[in-house]
Amino acid sequence: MENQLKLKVCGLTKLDQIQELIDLKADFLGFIFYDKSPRFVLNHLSLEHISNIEHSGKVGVFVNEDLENIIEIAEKANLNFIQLHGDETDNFISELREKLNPEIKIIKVIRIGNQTPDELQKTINEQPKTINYLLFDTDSKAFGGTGQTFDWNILNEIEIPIPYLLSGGISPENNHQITTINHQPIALDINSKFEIEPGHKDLEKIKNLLPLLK
Ligand SMILES: O=C(O)c1ccccc1NCC(=O)[C@H](O)[C@H](O)COP(=O)(O)O
Repeated sequence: MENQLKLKVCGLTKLDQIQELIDLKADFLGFIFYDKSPRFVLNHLSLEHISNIEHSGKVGVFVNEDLENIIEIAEKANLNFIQLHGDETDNFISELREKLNPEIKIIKVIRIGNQTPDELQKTINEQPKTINYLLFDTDSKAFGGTGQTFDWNILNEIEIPIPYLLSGGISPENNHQITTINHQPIALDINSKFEIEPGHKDLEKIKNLLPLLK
């Protein structure tokens, strides 16, 4: 179905779980290339492992990573999307866009803390035009994967000019509230609320979520 809410499962570390998620038709598979994360994928899988995964929605998540490293990892792991989850500047993003394989899409994360709607709007408006998607997540010192939600009502007070993914503490208990957002995300990004432990996903919980996305 064309307008179906898509699903991104982030923080994957296990090949058998990745294959199950592919069989379940997960749209995006998130791999975290941030060594301070408990889901740092290179502690579990090599770039070759990731490269060999046959899926067109492989997302590499980076936090203030060196530009050349991102490009090298993107090539070696055969990534389809780069998710910039740190404080990457406009210049950085523009340079990345110039040097990156043009087929790889860029997702810029905007971490939502105590900004006013006007401040958030300004941040959105200032993003380089070369990014393909936004992703809204909850702000934290860990950058992501905290299981904390932000107040989704703020999204009803701003204009979102490009497609976006919604993230931050999405759980079996709260996912139905997404219908209160006027401008719907293209995808939900789930992580710690669907885990047994960091990097080990609770596939039963994910299976139960899937019918709700239709
Ligand atoms: O998951 C992490 O450990 C992580 C660490 C640092 C930056 C990003 C990270 N995750 C990226 C994601 O896209 C998560 O899905 C997102 O932060 C939401 O996580 P959660 O609140 O646990 O659902």
